[in-house]
This record gives sequence, structure tokens and C-alpha cells, in this order.
Amino acid sequence: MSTSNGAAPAGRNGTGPPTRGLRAEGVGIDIDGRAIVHDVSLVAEPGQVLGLIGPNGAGKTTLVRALAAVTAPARGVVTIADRPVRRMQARERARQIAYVPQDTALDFDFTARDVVLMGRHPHVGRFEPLRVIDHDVTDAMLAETGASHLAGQLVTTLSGGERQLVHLAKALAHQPDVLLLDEPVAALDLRHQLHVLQLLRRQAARGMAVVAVLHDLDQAARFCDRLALMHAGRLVAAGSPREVLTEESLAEVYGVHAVVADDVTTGALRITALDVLPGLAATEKRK
Ligand SMILES: Nc1ncnc2c1ncn2[C@@H]1O[C@H](COP(=O)(O)OP(=O)(O)OP(=O)(O)O)[C@@H](O)[C@H]1O
Repeated sequence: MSTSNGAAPAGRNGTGPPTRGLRAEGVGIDIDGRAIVHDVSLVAEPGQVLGLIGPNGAGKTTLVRALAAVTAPARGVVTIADRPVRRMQARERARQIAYVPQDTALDFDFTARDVVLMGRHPHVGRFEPLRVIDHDVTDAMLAETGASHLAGQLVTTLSGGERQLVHLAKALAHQPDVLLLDEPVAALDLRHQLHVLQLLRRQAARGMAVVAVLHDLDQAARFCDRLALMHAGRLVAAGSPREVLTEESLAEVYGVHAVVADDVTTGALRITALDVLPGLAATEKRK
């Protein structure tokens, strides 16, 4: 959570300099001449998990790719500490931002540990060998994600969920200020979903700014400090889960009649979709 006075919390090891969040201002993204994302402004605060939610085709992946500087927005800017991420050197950017895409398929014969070790390269000087600390962090992140048992396995032989864990471990090995995850639990079983979501909370508690695209709104309500709701390429609501996940917004954006109630077990909101509302969801209408 952010500190009550609004100041950034101390670094993730508790002693380092304050970590930094990520800011998007007026971001618009075009693909093949078509505007996909319109005028999105948001802040991912250090110490918080920001959930990016919205129906299929809302523009979440397109936005996250621009936040990660994988693509350049046509309009607006993405910054960390007022510095545009697109203008940073790739190595410097990789020390600050780690991004795990939806599709983590790899077609080269590296072991899972080799892949996680690659996450250390932004911290190692050019032509310098990997250090003991790089190996230690690699092993720690494999353990943190529950993927130690996969270390020696070729990534081409991993299941989709196993690959997702290995890529999360690689992203953590960057030790970034900002962690961007596109559907990080989509391929995971119940236990691993919980493990990863709790892990994200721990990373945030250590000062990281975490942004995760999530489809499960119960998980979004329970594990995110703030939510950003996208619809047809626009950010239509942002705030606490209680502010964003209302029966009205779920009807408008997802086209469902849903009941939003407190879950007596978790204390978080629980969303029960009862019926599909008549007519097309607005995302489909747009096409
Ligand atoms: N390379 C591309 N070429 C053309 N259209 C694209 C491309 N990438 C995305 N789009 C379109 O942009 C829109 C937003 O896609 P995006 O993948 O960002 O949505 P999303 O919110 O992540 O969806 P989902 O929840 O289904 O993953 C969609 O209508 C999609 O068809």
C-alpha cells in the first residue's frame, strides 16, 4: 500500500532509494491506422497492485505493451520519474520495467534456469560475466515463484502454466521498479493462481509498482489496491475495487446483470454474473 502521507515507500530491500512508479498521460495507440486506445492517463504507484480490467478487445494488452515500451504510442507519453520510457536506453529500461506478455512461448532449447538468468542481464556490465549475486537472485526467484523444480527442464518442454511461472521468475530477476503482467494467472491452476497473486502482493509490499491484466473480477477485487477499467479502448473508471466494480459499470461495460456483494470469507467484493443483458456488448458494437 502507499504510505499515508503520499510519499513513496523505501526501496524493496527496505534500505535502498525510493522506488518509482509509472505514469501514462494521454496515451493513444493506433494499429494499422485504426485508433485502438484513446487518451488513457493512469498512474501505477509504488507499493500498489493496479489491476487492468475490461472485456475482450477493450485494449488492455495494447495499452500494457505501450506501458512496457514494446510499442510507441501515437499520442501521449509513458514516464517513470518524469522520464519517457521510450527514450531510456534498453538496458536502463529493463532495470526499471519488467513485462510478462500473455504469450510466453519460446522455441529455443534453453533450460528454465537459463531463461530466468537472462533477467539479470540488465544488471551485468557488457562483456562481464554473471556474478554470484546473479545466480543467487535467479535461484531465489525460481523459489519465489514455486518453479525451482523446473530449473533444469528445457523451456520448450514446459506446460503453459509452467512457462508462465518461469517468465514471472525472469521478470522478478530484473528486480524492476515496475512489473507489468498480461494475464499472469490465466494458465495456472487454483493453487498456483493464489500463489502468484499473493506473490504480487508481497512484491508490492516491498515497494514495487505492479500492473496486472486480470479477467477474474473476484481476484481483481481481492488482490488489487486499485483498478483501471477499460472499455472500447478508453479508460472508463479508475479507483478502488469498490469504486470501479459496481452493478452499473458491469452492466455498461461487460453487458451482464451482476450482483456485487461482500464475500464474508475474504472481506473483498464478490461478483456474481447472473445474466447476459440483451444486445451486443459495446466493444462488439464498435467493430
Ligand atoms: N496487431 C493487431 N492488428 C490489428 N488489430 C489489432 C492488433 N492487435 C490488437 N488489435 C485490436 O485491438 C483491439 C484491442 O486488442 P487488445 O488485445 O489490446 O484487447 P484486450 O483488452 O487485451 O483483449 P483480451 O481480453 O481479449 O485479451 C481488438 O479489437 C484487437 O482486435
